[in-house]
Amino acid sequence: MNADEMAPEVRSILAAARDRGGGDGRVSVDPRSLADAFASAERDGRVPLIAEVKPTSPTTDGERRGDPVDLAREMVAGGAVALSVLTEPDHFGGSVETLERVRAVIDVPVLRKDFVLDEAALDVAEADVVLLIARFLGDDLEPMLAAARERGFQVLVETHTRAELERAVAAGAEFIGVNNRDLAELEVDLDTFETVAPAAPESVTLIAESGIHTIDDVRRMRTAGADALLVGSAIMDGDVEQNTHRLTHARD
Ligand SMILES: O=C(O)c1ccccc1NCC(=O)[C@H](O)[C@H](O)COP(=O)(O)O
Repeated sequence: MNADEMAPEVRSILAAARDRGGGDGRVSVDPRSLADAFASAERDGRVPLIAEVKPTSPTTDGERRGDPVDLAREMVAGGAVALSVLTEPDHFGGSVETLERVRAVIDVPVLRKDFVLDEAALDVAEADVVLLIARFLGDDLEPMLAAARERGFQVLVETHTRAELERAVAAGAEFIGVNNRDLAELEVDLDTFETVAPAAPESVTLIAESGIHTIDDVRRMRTAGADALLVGSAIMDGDVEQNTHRLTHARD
């Protein structure tokens, strides 16, 4: 995808990511299993859900107040089996410190949600799972997947089109997200998951991301083949524990 096809906010996010650079030294992670977390939710009759600590975003009005650690505890109390924590500081109000604080007190797997563009950026923080966005990595996806795994990370490869999903499968991704948010236009359409998911082989764990607000949305994504869901805004807006509970108990 060419830079001029992207929304200005996304161009700004990528420029900031390049400016931030990487970590000192190389991280080595002993990860909590995401697959086990999803399986335990299924056993308990809950929807496997990754709840996102997302203080703000380019498409959110204002900023969610409150200690992210308290919000993370409420998400787990509401039934989330994994958390996603934004570490992007300039557009999402995240930080590495938040990720570290949350991971220190919560025992579910934690995804580092950021715009990782090169190997050095993997070394900024330890997490159980790291996000790699197929659209931004192009031909670097496969070597970046290998570099992340060498450090011990589990990897969620995010896609938005069938072609990206096929590229993620060819690169050997086990966890593939289909983002309903188009990062070119920043528009959200749940049809995206329904269109892209059928191209995934059975062996892949598929995660529906973005735009999931209601019990009907959860059921719709599950019917379309989502093994798990990633939800930010709908959980962050209001009572976090109740919001999480509502979605994790929306069985199909
Ligand atoms: O959320 C945004 O506004 C956004 C803008 C530009 C690039 C990425 C963006 N979001 C990243 C995400 O993937 C979402 O935070 C995540 O899937 C949760 O989405 P939602 O449940 O719709 O908050």
